[in-house]
Amino acid sequence: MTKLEARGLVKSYGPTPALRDVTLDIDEGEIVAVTGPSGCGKSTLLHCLAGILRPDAGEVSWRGHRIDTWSEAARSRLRRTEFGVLFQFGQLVAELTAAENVALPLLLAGTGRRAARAAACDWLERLGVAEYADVRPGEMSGGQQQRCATARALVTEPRVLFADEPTGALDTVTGEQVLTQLVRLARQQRTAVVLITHEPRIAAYADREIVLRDGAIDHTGLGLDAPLSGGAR
Ligand SMILES: Nc1ncnc2c1ncn2[C@@H]1O[C@H](COP(=O)(O)OP(=O)(O)OP(=O)(O)O)[C@@H](O)[C@H]1O
Repeated sequence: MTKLEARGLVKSYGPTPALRDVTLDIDEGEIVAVTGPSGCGKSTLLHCLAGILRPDAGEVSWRGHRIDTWSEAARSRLRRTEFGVLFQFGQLVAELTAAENVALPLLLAGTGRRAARAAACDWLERLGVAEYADVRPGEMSGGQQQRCATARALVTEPRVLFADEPTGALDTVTGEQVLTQLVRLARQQRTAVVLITHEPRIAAYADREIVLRDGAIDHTGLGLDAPLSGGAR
């Protein structure tokens, strides 16, 4: 079933066009890589799909409801519940421990402290950083921080995760390890992922690759036969 739909998205920043008429659908549980040269509109597209930015023209619908017309508060609520976001620098709260960071979205959603802490520790374990539960981000490596940020992005079990070059600041080997974990865990719980990346190797983990050029879809293709694609296509 199609869950997230974009129709004719157009977005400019003053005189600079960023998106010109982008139409796409993301299915439930689908892992989609968005690639293309610097400045082609990848982040703008992701921000429009996630309800962070409003397009100048066109529509974004989630489960049949148009969301680009929603208030900022309603779109922000959606990003705390059914949507999740993950950026290049995990944006962990420096004053909080890893477990407190991961528990935060659950606490904001009304989960009790004990249950939130238990879920946070479980997710840190799944990402292989359980031993850092009581450590603050400043005492963790970049890779450990991004694993923690990935745990925080997935702990609410979002239906769609928007990830903007989540491993772009890591070395190639660490980046690929974090990304394979992200994709494996997303597949386990059928979280769809919209993943921006510059790395063709990383795009290969996706079910589908959407290549943008000058604010429009240049072409789409299937991800290469990646080990984690699990024969989904
Ligand atoms: N806040 C902004 N103000 C003005 N222009 C912007 C802004 N954000 C993006 N742009 C411009 O819009 C176009 C698309 O930018 P966008 O960040 O979406 O591309 P991108 O493909 O994600 O780039 P990169 O791979 O370098 O991150 C570019 O020409 C960029 O310079």
